[in-house]
Amino acid sequence: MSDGDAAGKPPTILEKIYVQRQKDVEAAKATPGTRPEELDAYLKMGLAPPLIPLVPRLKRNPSTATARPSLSLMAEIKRASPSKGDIAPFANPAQQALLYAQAGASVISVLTEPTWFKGSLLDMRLARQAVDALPDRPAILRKEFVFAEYQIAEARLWGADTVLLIVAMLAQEQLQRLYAYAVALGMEPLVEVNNAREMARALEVGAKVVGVNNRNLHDFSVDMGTTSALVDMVREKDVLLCALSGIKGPEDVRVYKEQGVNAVLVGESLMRATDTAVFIKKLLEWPDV
Ligand SMILES: O=C(O)c1ccccc1NCC(=O)[C@H](O)[C@H](O)COP(=O)(O)O
Repeated sequence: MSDGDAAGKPPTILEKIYVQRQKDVEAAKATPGTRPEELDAYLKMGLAPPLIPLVPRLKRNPSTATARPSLSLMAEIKRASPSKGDIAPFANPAQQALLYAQAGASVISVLTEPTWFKGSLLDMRLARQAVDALPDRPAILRKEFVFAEYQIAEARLWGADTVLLIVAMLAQEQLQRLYAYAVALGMEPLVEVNNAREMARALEVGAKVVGVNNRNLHDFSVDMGTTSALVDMVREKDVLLCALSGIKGPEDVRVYKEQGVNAVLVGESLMRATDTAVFIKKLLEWPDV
């Protein structure tokens, strides 16, 4: 990925984040204690905490025991964003994770990018610790702008069960390599796409969990039809389809349920909800948990 166009086009937000994250990763790699060979050694010593497999966990939600069709929730911890600025800058990730888990979330997504999202690996670690002892705990997703194996090793050591891979940020060879590395560490990635071409690339690497981002990362506009337009590409396939971004109410979710979407990823609406558990139950139209 470049940091903008040579012809003078301003860099997109994704390009800006990528450039900053490259600097951050270089600094972490050069820091004694977190050099790549040290992370490798910790992984080889078996120091990463136990993980749970994403696919079966994502298939379970409070409605799956009933006969009603349902979809699962990936609940996001999001302090701030490039499009909205501050959302909940002083949120407590451990308390938030516990609320999400008790309300029936299958996955807790934690933004770990510090500059635009005000997140951190500590947020993710605390979210994991808060739910660790629960029966059938949610899977923990490292929501990050991943371009290097190093970030995946970090994710695993800090307690993630899965990582995000954004197709638009990666060349196909890079996507294939990072996907294989995550799987080798036991983590099935969430592969994010925004159009049919990117969906074809995700399917080519063998992604089993694909998220369609309804948010255009160039102008931040949200089109809820982005996910609906790609449903047919996975209909007969062994792929779980997730709708990402812009989900605000039960009417959004109902449409996706009818179309056969398997999960929704929700950030801002959950972070702003006054009663998170009530909001989730209404959003997903789940029975009592
Ligand atoms: O949220 C943004 O403004 C954003 C901008 C640029 C890159 C990524 C961005 N968000 C990351 C996400 O994927 C969302 O946090 C996630 O899908 C939840 O979206 P929402 O429910 O609309 O908060």
